[in-house]
Amino acid sequence: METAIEVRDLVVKRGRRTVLDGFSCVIPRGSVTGLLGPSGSGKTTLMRAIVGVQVVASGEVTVLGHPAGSAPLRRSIGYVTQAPSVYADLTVGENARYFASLHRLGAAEAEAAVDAVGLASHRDQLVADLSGGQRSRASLACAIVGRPEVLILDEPTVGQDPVLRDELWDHFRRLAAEGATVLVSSHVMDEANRCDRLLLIREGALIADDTPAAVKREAGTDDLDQAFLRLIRRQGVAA
Ligand SMILES: Nc1ncnc2c1ncn2[C@@H]1O[C@H](COP(=O)(O)OP(=O)(O)OP(=O)(O)O)[C@@H](O)[C@H]1O
Repeated sequence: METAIEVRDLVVKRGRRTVLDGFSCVIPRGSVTGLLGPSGSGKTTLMRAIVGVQVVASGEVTVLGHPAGSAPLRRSIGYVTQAPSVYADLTVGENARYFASLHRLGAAEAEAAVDAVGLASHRDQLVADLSGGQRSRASLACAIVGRPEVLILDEPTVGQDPVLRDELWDHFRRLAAEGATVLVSSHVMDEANRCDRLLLIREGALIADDTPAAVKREAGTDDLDQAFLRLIRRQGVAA
């Protein structure tokens, strides 16, 4: 297993709170890894540290062999935040073409990215006029257009209907099959089942790092929702 992302003894403080407290994990290349945990457990903070936009107190984050946030990684990482980051006064197609141009790619790649997120029929619509779910997909199109080796997606399927969610997950799986490393945070357990590996965080600490099957086995249930509740409660008792 080749490592794409390594986080070692990471400590992050935000305000007065220690959000991640000695967090370590390894994320394999060419995989889809699900990042799960209660609201406020530190998922976005971990993603920000991996992308290199989070001030860290101590520890190390290495991505594709380089320190997180370093110059060689700028074109290799795609990051989709919870708040869509696209230009509201441009159309979906113009946004995708703009982001494609940053990677020295052309209209064909931009078009393919828009198609991949199911926005082909909205290509010429201004982002300002899109629904919330469509706007997130426009943001996703701009992140995938450069074919990044590492794709960090913060709850990319929120607000999407089940058919679209399914198609987006097919797309994530396809990207991983082609060699990309995809880290996805989610609250939806049927999505967690589609990951190669799961990282479960509670209060800034890692409480599970395994395949969905192994997590279920460890918790003694076939239901991933139940498995997480059990592991979280078990850890809560032990803490
Ligand atoms: N700028 C900030 N200043 C102070 N505390 C912050 C800041 N941003 C986040 N936090 C705190 O850090 C903790 C972790 O936040 P984070 O956004 O990483 O959680 P999360 O697991 O992504 O949550 P959610 O699932 O709700 O998006 C929370 O307690 C949050 O209140």
